[in-house]
Amino acid sequence: MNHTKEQRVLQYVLDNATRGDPQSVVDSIDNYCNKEEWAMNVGDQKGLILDNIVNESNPCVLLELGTYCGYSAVRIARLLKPGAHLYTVEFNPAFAAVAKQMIEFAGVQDKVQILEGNTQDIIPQLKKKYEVDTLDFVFIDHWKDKYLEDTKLLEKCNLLRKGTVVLADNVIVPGAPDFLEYVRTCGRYDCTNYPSFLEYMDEKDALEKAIFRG
Ligand SMILES: Oc1cc(-c2ccc(F)cc2)cc2nccnc12
Ligand SMILES: [Mg+2]
Repeated sequence: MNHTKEQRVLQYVLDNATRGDPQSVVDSIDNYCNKEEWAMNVGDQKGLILDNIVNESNPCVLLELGTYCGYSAVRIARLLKPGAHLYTVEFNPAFAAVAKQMIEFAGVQDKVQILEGNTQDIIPQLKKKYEVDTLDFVFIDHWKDKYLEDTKLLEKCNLLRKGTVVLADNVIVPGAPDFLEYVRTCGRYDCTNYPSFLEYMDEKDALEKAIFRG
């Protein structure tokens, strides 16, 4: 049954983590991906930076672009206050199916909603179909060539407000140079770079925080 890497990651969590304990799910995924198979989770080093930025922004309505196995959705949801809600968009049905089980096992399903489909189609639906007013926090962690167009689409759909935190993974590896250039020079964001390392590797990577000026 566990024919894909993502299914093997999930099975390891089901066998080793504690149901309803999101920290144990995060730790189990990191253990597996450090020891057995590399996978493109944000990981523990960049994850600690993500934790700090989520905690300091105290968000209520969040959007994640790129769910994958649900590692960062569980990692973020474990920090959210009662009533806060994370929408996470995943294009790949097989990834979404694994993430759904991961999120439910962690016990954060009431805080997280997986939206299956293309970000270009889903972002314009957030206001009317999902009753989102504006977003407090956006974590961008999908395909690097979509970072810029999706950021511009979030602006166009009036989903960003003064102070919205846009946090992007992988701005060094694989890299999103057009996104970085845009947020750092367009005049509408206050940017901070957080140097770190590629998940489970010694290669340098970084997160970029871009706070919308409104
Ligand atoms: O965190 C990540 C790392 C990589 C990645 C792949 C292959 C490498 F060699 C290096 C890095 C791809 C990613 N795609 C989507 C979302 N996150 C990703
Ligand atoms: Mg990533």
